[in-house]
Amino acid sequence: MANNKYYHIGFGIEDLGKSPPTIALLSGDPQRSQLIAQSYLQSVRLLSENRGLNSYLGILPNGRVLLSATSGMGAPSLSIVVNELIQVGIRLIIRVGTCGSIQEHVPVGSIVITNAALCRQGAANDIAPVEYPAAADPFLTVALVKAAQALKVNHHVGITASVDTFYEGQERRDSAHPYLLRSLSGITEEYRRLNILNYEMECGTLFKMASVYGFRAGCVCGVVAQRTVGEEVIVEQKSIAVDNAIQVAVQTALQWEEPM
Ligand SMILES: O=P(O)(O)O[C@H]1O[C@H](CO)[C@@H](O)[C@H]1O
Ligand SMILES: O=c1cc[nH]c(=O)[nH]1
Repeated sequence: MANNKYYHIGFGIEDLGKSPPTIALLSGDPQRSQLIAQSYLQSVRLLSENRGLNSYLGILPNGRVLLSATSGMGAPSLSIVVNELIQVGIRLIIRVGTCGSIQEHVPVGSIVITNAALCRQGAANDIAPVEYPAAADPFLTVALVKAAQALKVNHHVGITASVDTFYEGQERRDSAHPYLLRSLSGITEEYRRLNILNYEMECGTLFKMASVYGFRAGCVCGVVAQRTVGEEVIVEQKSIAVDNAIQVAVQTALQWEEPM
């Protein structure tokens, strides 16, 4: 730590004011972190833009202080950011992400609330054994579902495949190199039959860190690709999916009460 600021996130406890936040919304994309801060928070303060890991401090309409932070893409980057967020006092993290659906009944524009992850991530193995469960906090997951119900957002609850790569690991052939390892060829169909809902790239490691380090974690992702139809991201519907995920996460943060 230099100047009381953590090396990667670029801020420290002293930057968080007299009522420091304990809840963070964590987006992969810095533009999403900014959008959350600008659209839903008052008295917003930019804490850092170090390495594109933008963090904003602001206040929700009920007076609760909230951090809107950026994980970057993939579990190694997320693990660094989360580690430092816990050190500055964050105790509850909602990942607000995007994902690709692998089930016909989970359309683009809807959201997936993850209750557990199939964690195929190297970074997670530095935190706990591979067999260690990657489970979301059950209370936070119920709170996310209730928020989605109240907002009438089309939502799906289930298992997410959280993997290290967007192309190879998610069985994309429209890629720099069409050859896929035999172990990955057909993996999406296998996951579909295992009732896995979607692919993304961070929540498995987040959940393992939460159970090991002792904080609450949940995940809500907007669906931006439908892998039963094609490999591409449907950019025209991305903002609907992202807005749905953000609204559900913000509402959850707003109404969150620690269970007795
Ligand atoms: O939109 P974000 O939160 O970055 O999430 C998803 O998008 C990225 C890949 O396009 C990965 O980080 C994946 O998990
Ligand atoms: O298909 C997708 C879309 C977003 N993010 C992913 O990881 N996969």
